[in-house]
Amino acid sequence: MPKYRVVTPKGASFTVAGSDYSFEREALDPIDAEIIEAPADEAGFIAAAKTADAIYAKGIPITKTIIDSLQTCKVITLGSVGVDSVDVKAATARGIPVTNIPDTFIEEVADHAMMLLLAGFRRLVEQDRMVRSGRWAEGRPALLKVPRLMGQTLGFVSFGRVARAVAKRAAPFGLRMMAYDPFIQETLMYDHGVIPATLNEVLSQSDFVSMHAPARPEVHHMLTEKHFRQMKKGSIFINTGRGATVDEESLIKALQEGWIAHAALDVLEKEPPSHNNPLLGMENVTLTAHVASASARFDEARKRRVGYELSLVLQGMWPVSCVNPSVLQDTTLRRWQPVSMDRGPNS
Ligand SMILES: O=C(O)CC[C@@H](O)C(=O)O
Repeated sequence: MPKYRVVTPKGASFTVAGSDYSFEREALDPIDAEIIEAPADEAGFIAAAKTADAIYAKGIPITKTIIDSLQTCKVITLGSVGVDSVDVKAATARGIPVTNIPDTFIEEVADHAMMLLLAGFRRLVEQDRMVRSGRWAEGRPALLKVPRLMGQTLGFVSFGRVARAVAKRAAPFGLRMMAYDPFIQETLMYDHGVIPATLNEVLSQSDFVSMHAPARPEVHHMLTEKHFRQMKKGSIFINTGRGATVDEESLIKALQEGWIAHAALDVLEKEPPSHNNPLLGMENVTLTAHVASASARFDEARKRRVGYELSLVLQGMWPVSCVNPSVLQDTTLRRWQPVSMDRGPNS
């Protein structure tokens, strides 16, 4: 009989040991685990998960009700940076570590953010439509109104790993950069050629505002009407983080009434959006389908990383990336590496 039971909602893309189910990595023994695919409804999930040793949380919100029903769970793992699908507070109250994968798709998301910045700025979608619809001659006049990119200001709201990778890409374009992030040391900003600033300074001085606030309840609707009103008239808003960090109604109003020039968004408040979401019909909006992290290495890299975190905890060790590290102190898990206990939500 397998030693551990790992529960994952039906349809989560996991393949089981013997093929490419990656519960092993150098220095770790392969773990003897049974993978149980649970129904994705709350009651069905609880029935399967209550005596599980670990949960891979994908495709189902891991609510307080689910967490409170868990009797033997040692870890809840996530295959994303965002932890919005798990009630972390409830897990912390139960002493269950929650892990995420903040370092696996940084480069992909930063590429995507830079692409959205450039596409919005040089009106890529509009230009493409003009050429395809026989309006070749309209292309040049449209861009004659657009300033030169060099010397424009890029402002980051939150300066975590992805924002820092965007800063590395933006520097050679000659962008001036500033960032608001109360959890990140100013020296780290200076290291990236970025000036520390208040939120008001970032919003009111930037030609591009790149949103990177993490998916956490504390930053729900962090940007509201008041904030979009502070932004420059010609500015471009880019979001590759989470739609819920922005009050979308206010963003729509800002775009309709010309407080800002353009929004380039990979994430929306409701995904997929309903067909009557006004953003879908707006010319000054560039959209992608929450795909910033996707690349040919995505599935494999995610599986390996999730498996690694699960293996560590099930074999009695601290996980690498714990979003509620305070619980580790009270577990019997063995500390084997330096883990910062005071990291901010964007680290
Ligand atoms: O799971 C995905 O497909 C994307 C996850 C991404 O938004 C993240 O938070 O890492």
